[in-house]
Amino acid sequence: MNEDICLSNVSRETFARLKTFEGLVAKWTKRINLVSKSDSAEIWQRHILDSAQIFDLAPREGLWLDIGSGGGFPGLVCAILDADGGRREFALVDSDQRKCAFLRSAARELDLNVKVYAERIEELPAQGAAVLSARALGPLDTLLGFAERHLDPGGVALFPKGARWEKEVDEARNQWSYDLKTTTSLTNPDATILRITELTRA
Ligand SMILES: C[S@@+](CC[C@H](N)C(=O)[O-])C[C@H]1O[C@@H](n2cnc3c(N)ncnc32)[C@H](O)[C@@H]1O
Repeated sequence: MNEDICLSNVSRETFARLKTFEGLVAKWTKRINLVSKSDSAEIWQRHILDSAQIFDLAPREGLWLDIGSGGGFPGLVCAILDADGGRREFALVDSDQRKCAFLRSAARELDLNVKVYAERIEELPAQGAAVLSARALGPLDTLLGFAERHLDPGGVALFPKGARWEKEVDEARNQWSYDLKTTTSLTNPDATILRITELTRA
């Protein structure tokens, strides 16, 4: 993929930070599997660019809560992009202590002001977020339960989803009512980013 599509507006400093982050993921993943072995040669394409493409779908201020962040996808990548003059706050949640140690270390090294919560999302007090994101964490109807609890009214949920996204959307409609905008992924034509607003129980 042409990386200019996702990163055409970023400063040289931000691009350099993304490259530093790529190196940190490659280094730590040998010990704690931040990305699968088959993906480790393609961290830039499969994880960093894939995460970066959701950045412009989010509102420009307020708290961005990323749940099940793992190696920082998409939350830490978006925090790096926001450091280029943005006004959002970032909070990353993961139940795995070792992944949180990585997220804290990367944030320190990259000089990013992000909070990291090492706990299950089910146990985190309501956050009043403007943006909630989650990638590869669970089915849409489960994610919408987290969004109901942690998003402000007027907030936006962003969920990158794979080829089965339409089935998940249909299933979630049994329990939830929401406005949906879809954007085909730039890194995988079978995948789609769901942008959800006006969430209520059906
Ligand atoms: C499949 S990984 C995806 C990681 C990252 N979002 C990505 O796209 O590469 C799922 C992550 O969610 C975390 N996780 C699973 N259940 C969770 C929960 N209930 N609360 C917080 N984190 C959770 C796991 O520790 C893991 O790091």
